[in-house]
Amino acid sequence: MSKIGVVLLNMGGPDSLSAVEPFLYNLFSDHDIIEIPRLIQKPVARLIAKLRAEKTKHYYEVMGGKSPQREQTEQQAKALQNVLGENYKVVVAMRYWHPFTEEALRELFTEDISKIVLLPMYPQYSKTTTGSSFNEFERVFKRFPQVPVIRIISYHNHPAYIRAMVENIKEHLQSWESYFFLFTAHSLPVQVIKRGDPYKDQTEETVKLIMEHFPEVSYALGYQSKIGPVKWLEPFTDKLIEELIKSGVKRLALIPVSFVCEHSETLYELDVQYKSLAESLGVESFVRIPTLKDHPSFIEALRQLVISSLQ
Ligand SMILES: C=CC1=C(C)c2cc3[nH]c(cc4nc(cc5[nH]c(cc1n2)c(C)c5CCC(=O)O)C(CCC(=O)O)=C4C)c(C)c3C=C
Ligand SMILES: [Fe+2]
Ligand SMILES: [Fe+2]
Repeated sequence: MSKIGVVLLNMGGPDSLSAVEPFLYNLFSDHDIIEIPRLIQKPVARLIAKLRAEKTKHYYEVMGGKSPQREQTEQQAKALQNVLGENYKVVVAMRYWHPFTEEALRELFTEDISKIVLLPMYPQYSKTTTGSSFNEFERVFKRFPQVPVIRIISYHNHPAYIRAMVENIKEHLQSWESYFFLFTAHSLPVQVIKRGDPYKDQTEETVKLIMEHFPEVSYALGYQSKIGPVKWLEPFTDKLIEELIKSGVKRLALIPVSFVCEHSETLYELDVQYKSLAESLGVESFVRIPTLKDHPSFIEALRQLVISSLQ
């Protein structure tokens, strides 16, 4: 009997320190994430990857030598496979490191597949993340049997996703009423937003919907992980941490909002850099809420997204 293929799309991360530079090369070669004139994109990518590799390697050294993203995305795939059952086949396709889209599709087509659902591990749509993964899928898919493809574009306001975020916060924060909630999302060059990317609006909507469940709590949204010289979305999360603590906030909960598993941006920037910043400024309690990973309520949200995309 034929099956429905579900492809989880994510960024991917280096699986060893020697993979850092080629991973960065793949990332900077992507015109959807960084618009370098096409003719020179690859040589420039090689150069920036070389220049950045040492700094990035340091993040991964601190995290034990590799990104946990593959393992955690594969756990999400396994959990989703369990709840969807045997009429489905769930695989993982990463944009910049293994398993690449080609590997994912090869695995998928070891079975009789009648339809494919693309499910980004990015709740908020950006052309730099989901858009880039869709484009890569298109290029690679040409070489495979042409079955219908359904794209789940975003789920930033899906009630089951919001419920999972709310439950996850409550599970990791005792007496949440006494905390200031600081949401942190990946930043993006302002130019990308000006050209119509919905990422900022969708991120703000996610935060607003979560906060409807915490009516008494004060909160803010910051952006992290800017790189390079151009202007990126602000306020920056580290500046907000500084301002909040200096203005008297004593208990701070840091909540990653654009990531659904752990990686360098959460494990290094949040847990090492921002935590030590908050502590040096005298914070009383600093709690970083873990990402959703294979939280049963998040897997239920993914299940609902797949089922409703087929109706
Ligand atoms: C070059 C510009 C970049 C844009 C634009 C960008 C957007 C963007 N990224 C994520 C999520 C992740 N990015 C990660 C790593 C990472 N991203 C960039 C560059 C851009 N990202 C670089 C150079 C790197 C490598 C690390 C570094 O050198 O800083 C990761 C971590 C991967 C892992 O460790 O597994 C994630 C996750 C989002 C959500 C986003 C736009 C919305
Ligand atoms: Fe990034
Ligand atoms: Fe980043």
